[in-house]
Amino acid sequence: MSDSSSPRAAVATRESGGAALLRSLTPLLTEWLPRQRWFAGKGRPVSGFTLVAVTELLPCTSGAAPGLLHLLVRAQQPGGPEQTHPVPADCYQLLLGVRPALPPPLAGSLIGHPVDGPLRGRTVYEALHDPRLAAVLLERLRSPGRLGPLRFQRERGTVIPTGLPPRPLSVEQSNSSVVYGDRYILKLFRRVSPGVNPDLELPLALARAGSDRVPAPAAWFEARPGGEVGEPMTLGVLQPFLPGTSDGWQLALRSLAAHGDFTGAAWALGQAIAEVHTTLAEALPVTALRRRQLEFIASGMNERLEAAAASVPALRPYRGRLHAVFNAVADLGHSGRAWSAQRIHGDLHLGQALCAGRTDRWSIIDFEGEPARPIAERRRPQPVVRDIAGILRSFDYAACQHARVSSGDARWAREWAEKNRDAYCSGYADASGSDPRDEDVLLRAYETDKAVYEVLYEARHRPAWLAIPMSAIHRLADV
Ligand SMILES: Nc1ncnc2c1ncn2[C@@H]1O[C@H](COP(=O)(O)OP(=O)(O)O)[C@@H](O)[C@H]1O
Ligand SMILES: O=P(O)(O)O[C@H]1O[C@H](CO)[C@@H](O[C@H]2O[C@H](CO)[C@@H](O)[C@H](O)[C@H]2O)[C@H](O)[C@H]1O
Repeated sequence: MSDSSSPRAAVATRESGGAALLRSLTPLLTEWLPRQRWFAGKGRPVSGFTLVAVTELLPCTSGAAPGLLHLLVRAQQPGGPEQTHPVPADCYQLLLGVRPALPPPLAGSLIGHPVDGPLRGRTVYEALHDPRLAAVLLERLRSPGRLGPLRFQRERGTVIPTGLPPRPLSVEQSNSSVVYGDRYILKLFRRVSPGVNPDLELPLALARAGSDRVPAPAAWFEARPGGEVGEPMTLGVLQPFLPGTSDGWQLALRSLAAHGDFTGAAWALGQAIAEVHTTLAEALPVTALRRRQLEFIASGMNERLEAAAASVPALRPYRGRLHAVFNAVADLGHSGRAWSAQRIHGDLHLGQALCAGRTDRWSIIDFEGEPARPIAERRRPQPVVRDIAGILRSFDYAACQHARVSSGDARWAREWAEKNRDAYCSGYADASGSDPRDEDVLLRAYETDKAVYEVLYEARHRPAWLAIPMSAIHRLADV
């Protein structure tokens, strides 16, 4: 692909064209965006948009051939946190197809019909559902180069075949993914911000260090809407697709339903996570956590608890005891010992571990961290115990979920969780040389912090599941 600074079509490149385009799309997007699973600003209406960048990946002519627009837009949502803290509105990546009319298989992908502006009379739709348009993205990624504010890069030595048929992934996601011929998967980040996304940075660092625990990024693209100044926004990462895999969550539920033994898999998962941590510590900076940093961690946990309790009344009776669990982390600072922090996964749960057939060989995905947190925060070194706690919570989740649907099995499911939590920690200790159970204060605090996060997550997204993290809160608060 050549460096393209010459205008391709009026829609995308002229300042006035961009403004008119956005004006005409605004009524459509205002209605469509909040309905998307990946829209992060749920519960607050969208009042309008500002344009960050628009790029024509395929020209939107008046002919029958589909056009492809890449948009970065900020969604204005009055009444949000920006009222008290002046933070910029969330920026979203949109890929819009443009055709005269939609063929029947694309009917469900309709966004709408602009009534004025450069696309007047045309049909605008979700481009990722259109194989012809999804194929364009793979072609761009195959050959590095620039197009307007977009920059496409390919990992050195990687050859990506052409013509792999695309299919959008249909699982519920925080982002959107397209699978190409079961060979590659392209993850497109939806809410984007300046700074390298850890879901590119960490798998790339691991793969370059020789780790085979992650699908190695083959190509990626980013935007520099402000030109060469400022940090790039990572927009998408292409990685090898691991065919025929199941994730740890599905496998854990299957094991529970079959009254099976999962301890071998849990042990191997502990080993896999330890290996990932060891490689990350070798490849990226490790810092010391002293008194001030431990206090900072504790105050972050306390603040998240207060914010969650403000939204979820069920948490309020536990506040005092949970604050005590977090304050114990600050107290560690008086011991004179230093703990260490390094880059970690940051949002680890059983759904982020994949294996094909053999449950002793795990691959780890989705290093994005908690998508709701700012990128700079997600890129900070943290104690590895945070990742350990994430998986421990997941074993508890699987057992509780199983007990919900097979109520006679509650006791057995609890024992299943205990055995697997232990096996997982033993596997981690075996591979890393340090047993996470020895860090009981930090481990309990991170498990509690995660349970608080889950309470908020379930209250917002799956109220029927709220009892699962609430039972952990009850246990961890030691009531
Ligand atoms: N390399 C891969 N190979 C096979 N399946 C994958 C791969 N990466 C992701 N997936 C599938 O896609 C789903 C969503 O990926 P993930 O990175 O977790 O996206 P999100 O952050 O949007 O939730 C995963 O749960 C998994 O089923
Ligand atoms: O989709 P993400 O990977 O960003 O994670 C979010 O959704 C997860 C649910 O899909 C949620 O995980 C919680 O539920 C899981 C079972 O569905 C369980 O295994 C996890 O332990 C539990 O935290 C995750 O918290 C949320 O960030």
